[in-house]
Amino acid sequence: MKPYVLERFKGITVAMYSCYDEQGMVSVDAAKKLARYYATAGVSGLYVGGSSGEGMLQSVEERKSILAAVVSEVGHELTIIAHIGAPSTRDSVELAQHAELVGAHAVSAVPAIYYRLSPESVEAHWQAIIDSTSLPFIIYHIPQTTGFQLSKSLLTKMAAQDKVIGVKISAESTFELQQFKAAGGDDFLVLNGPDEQYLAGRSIGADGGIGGTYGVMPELFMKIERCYQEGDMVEARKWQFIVNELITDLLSFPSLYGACKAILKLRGIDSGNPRMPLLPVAESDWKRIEYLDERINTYVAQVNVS
Ligand SMILES: CC(=O)N[C@H](C=O)[C@@H](O)[C@H](O)[C@H](O)CO
Ligand SMILES: CC(=O)C(=O)O
Repeated sequence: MKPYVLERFKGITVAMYSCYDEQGMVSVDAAKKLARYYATAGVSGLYVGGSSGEGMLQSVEERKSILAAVVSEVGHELTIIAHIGAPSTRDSVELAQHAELVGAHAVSAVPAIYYRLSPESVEAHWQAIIDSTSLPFIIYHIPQTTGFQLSKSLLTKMAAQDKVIGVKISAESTFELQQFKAAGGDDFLVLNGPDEQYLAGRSIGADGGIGGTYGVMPELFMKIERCYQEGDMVEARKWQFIVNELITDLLSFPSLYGACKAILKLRGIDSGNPRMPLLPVAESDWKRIEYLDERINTYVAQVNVS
């Protein structure tokens, strides 16, 4: 058995978006406001500094300041997972130690990026991070962006350690997800990545999910989760289909995160534009964003009365 309470990492964990001011500098105020919005919505946790959080586009100091702000605002209410993946092991270790210092509940990392790495390198990278703190560690498997294919044998080896409590799997194969679950065992968490397959992931063994589109419609993912827990697969599927239409629209913009941040801006939460090379929503696309936000709000209202 893992020496940690795993329950808190289950459920709906929002991959938080980046937070910048008008000048494009990281904004602690915006981060607190956004974190508060999710606490009020009632999600289980926040994943800070991942793909959605643009951690890879920020300096070590910027990443530290955002994480500290989020933990201080909602760390007593929500589970905070700090994504501390970076191109170098050195930076990841520094970020992991900072995450422990400020009170995050777990750290998580992709393989080091840019270089084509051997499994031995990735293992050593993760191990250095794991050994640098007493926090639990969640592997982040996202081969679409990192290019690294995590094998079942490396996963099994990592999962055997007490501190390695789970994997967030963003690969689209639910078979791979199931295989990771089987390899890790009952006390190893498998967290669903592809939001379009939340229900499929849950059905085949995922314990919860961490997603980049949850942040504009957490209520709808919580609804799918509730339906699933109640055993109402018909209703769960209905909501997954609704969500998938919305995600399809979100993905039609030049940057998913630009679109998500724009939607939140309409709701009074200004987290600025995404950082280049991620593109903001173009002037000519704002009408489409407004329409999408209206549709989401209509569905959320339906969930709230049901
Ligand atoms: C590849 C990728 O970034 N996956 C994200 C996290 O796992 C998802 O949350 C997607 O953003 C989402 O499923 C939309 O395609
Ligand atoms: C999308 C996601 O889960 C992330 O921000 O890393």
